[in-house]
Amino acid sequence: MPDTPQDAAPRTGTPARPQAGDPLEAELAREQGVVDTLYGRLDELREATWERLRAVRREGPSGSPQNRSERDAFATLYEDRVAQLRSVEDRLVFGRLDLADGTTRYVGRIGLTDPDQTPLLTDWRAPAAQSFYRATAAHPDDVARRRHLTTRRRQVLGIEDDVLDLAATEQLGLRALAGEGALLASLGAGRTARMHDIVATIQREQDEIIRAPLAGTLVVQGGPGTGKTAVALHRTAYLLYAHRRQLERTGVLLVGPSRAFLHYIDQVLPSLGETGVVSTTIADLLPGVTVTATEDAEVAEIKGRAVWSRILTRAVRARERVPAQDVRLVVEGQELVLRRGDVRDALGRARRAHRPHNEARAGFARDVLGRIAAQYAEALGDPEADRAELLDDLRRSRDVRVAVNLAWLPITPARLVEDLFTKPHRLAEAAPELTAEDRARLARPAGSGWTASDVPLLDEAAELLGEDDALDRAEARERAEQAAADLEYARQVLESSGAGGGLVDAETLAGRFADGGPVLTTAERAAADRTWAYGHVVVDEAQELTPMAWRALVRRCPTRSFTVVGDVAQTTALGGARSWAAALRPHFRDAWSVSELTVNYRTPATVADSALRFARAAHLPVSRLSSARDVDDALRLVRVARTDELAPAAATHAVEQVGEVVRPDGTGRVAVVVEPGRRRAVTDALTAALAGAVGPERAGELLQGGADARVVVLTPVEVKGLEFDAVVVVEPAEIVGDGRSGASDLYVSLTRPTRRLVAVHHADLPAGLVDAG
Ligand SMILES: Nc1ncnc2c1ncn2[C@@H]1O[C@H](COP(=O)(O)OP(=O)(O)OP(=O)(O)O)[C@@H](O)[C@H]1O
Repeated sequence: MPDTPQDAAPRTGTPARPQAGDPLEAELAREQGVVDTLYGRLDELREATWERLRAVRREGPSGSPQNRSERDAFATLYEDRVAQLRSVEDRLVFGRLDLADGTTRYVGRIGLTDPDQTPLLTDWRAPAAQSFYRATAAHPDDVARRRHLTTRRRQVLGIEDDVLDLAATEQLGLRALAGEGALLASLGAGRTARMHDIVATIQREQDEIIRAPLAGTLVVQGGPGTGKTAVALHRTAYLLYAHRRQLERTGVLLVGPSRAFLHYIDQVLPSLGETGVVSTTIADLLPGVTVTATEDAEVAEIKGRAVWSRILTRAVRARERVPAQDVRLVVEGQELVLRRGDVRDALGRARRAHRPHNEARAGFARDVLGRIAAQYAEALGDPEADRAELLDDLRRSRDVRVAVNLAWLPITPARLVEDLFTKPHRLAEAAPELTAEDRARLARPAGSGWTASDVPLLDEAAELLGEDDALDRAEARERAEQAAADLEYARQVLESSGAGGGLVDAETLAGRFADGGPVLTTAERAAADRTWAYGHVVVDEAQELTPMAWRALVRRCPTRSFTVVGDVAQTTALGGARSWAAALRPHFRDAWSVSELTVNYRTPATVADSALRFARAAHLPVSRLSSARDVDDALRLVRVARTDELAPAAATHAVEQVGEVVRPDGTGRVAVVVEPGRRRAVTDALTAALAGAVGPERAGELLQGGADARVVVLTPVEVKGLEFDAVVVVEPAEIVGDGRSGASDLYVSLTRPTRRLVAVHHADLPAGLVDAG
């Protein structure tokens, strides 16, 4: 068992089985009274907030623009509050502290006070709740007794006490009751397709990370199942609570490895009362860019290398060039020359301004046009000619436009990056660091669609290129057209409805259409803005990030206030990290610190120990790991005589696990993990075996729902970060394969179950993967 405070605390008391006249029953009744009061107060607040929201909405769409925007802001505020009060329904209160001075404090999801502002419930994130997570018998922190309350649908079901200061507890006349163990009960519970919060049972080493200061970069390294994801999410909620003013304006960005993973965790923050966090994957980082294509791991690795910042800089420079010879120009019948020396000077001057390419172009063009204008005036024989007119002539001249563009071409990030992959000469010119073989791997036909690893390159390109005036102008044009359309629409409304009665004109009405949109929250504005600077960034499965992805993230939080969560032994991306120092130094120098999580709360000890032995034998950089619990018969190794028996055997075992773990209450999930090449065969075998066991209809129900299904067949990459009650791993040796990330793939796969792992194999098992006995 782990040496965590709640387990280390001495327990006294009676077993938690209520009987008539039982002290537990009396305590349950007493706590039920408190819980009823708290829910009653919650209901009152909900009703009051609803009433305010209704009142604001009743005001309707009239009033001055300022009134309207204030009203919208209030409506958003009340809507958020209603959503928050609704989201804390489940397990509103889960703890109680009896302090040595005789006072009592209840701990829950949010803070509640009565109408006189007397505290009823302490928010778990408040300093006053900290000892609920941190106090130990050795350091009771003024706590006599800590009590966990288990509730379901507003009903108190169980009580479990830790006596931290025996003398104080006795002196206060408090009784101590021993329950099943809140932590163990929650670890053994059946899993659903969504991650749950751990707010009632956060352990000390986790709490220290959750409440660490906002500033700086904190790396949380921990083996599989140590609660890194849970901690990252609870830390996000904590930071939003403790630094609300600052983070409300700047926002928090949460980066996960895949959409499936974000889906898996997407209920945790709302259940903690927080909804304003932008969550994304690297692939979805750029507004307006949609990833539609996939690529080999090897190609992704090449594109993730840090050298791309130099390659892209060079690619941009290639669009700023001195012509091979002087260029002849004809303007209004006059022969002029764009001299190489003039272009070189203007280029040098524009570059010295250190502005992005597209933004610096205006200065360059002005400089060049100025030089040609002087020549033009001379050619006209009129040194006194009006300069503005001369410049106008030059701007209208096609020759001049072409010559200036050739020297300094405005370009979009998409075009710059696409050209590198579709025009080999462009890549060869920009990327001498890459071998010819690597460059050949990157080549692709035009219009192939963006891949995930293109996104950091597009982001870097956008940074180097800056805003394109031409694009801005196009946008302004669009806005003007929209305004005209609004005006036209408003005229029609006035005409057809006879509304306005002369009191409102079409322009005013059009203005209302234009600014009548919803008030955007910080999160919405941030998500739509590539250059938004977030107040904090949380990165999960951070070991997968390539150097280019890191650059994109650091740009989004220049203050480098980061929580970086991951495990360098579970890295599956070829361009990912095997050491935090190597991954982070280029971006954070030495301004980061590491905290370790060492207790595995997911996988039974027998399975975790086997997985660890395998990982060590495969020389993965594993960190310390002990397991919070073990489960009988947690590991099964099943050898089949022939390769073609793998799929049917896996299916049989998966069906058996379904029978054991899938429950009518909606909990219990089974995953079969296979190499992509075996997915089809295993899925077919499983579908048939399940239909044979439970009938086709029930089998269909169990298998449907994509990633949310009760029974799924997934690849090692897809199971990353997820967990299931039972996992069947098919042919472990094949998962290890001979690729560079195979050992990590298997380590990830072996550490997904909360109750049982079945390894079905024909080939010998990889070294270390044996039953610990
Ligand atoms: N203090 C806790 N109380 C209850 N459950 C916990 C606690 N800490 C972690 N868990 C549970 O352990 C499981 C693993 O947690 P989590 O997914 O956060 O681990 P992880 O370190 O991110 O794992 P991996 O690296 O394997 O993806 C989850 O079911 C989580 O709810």
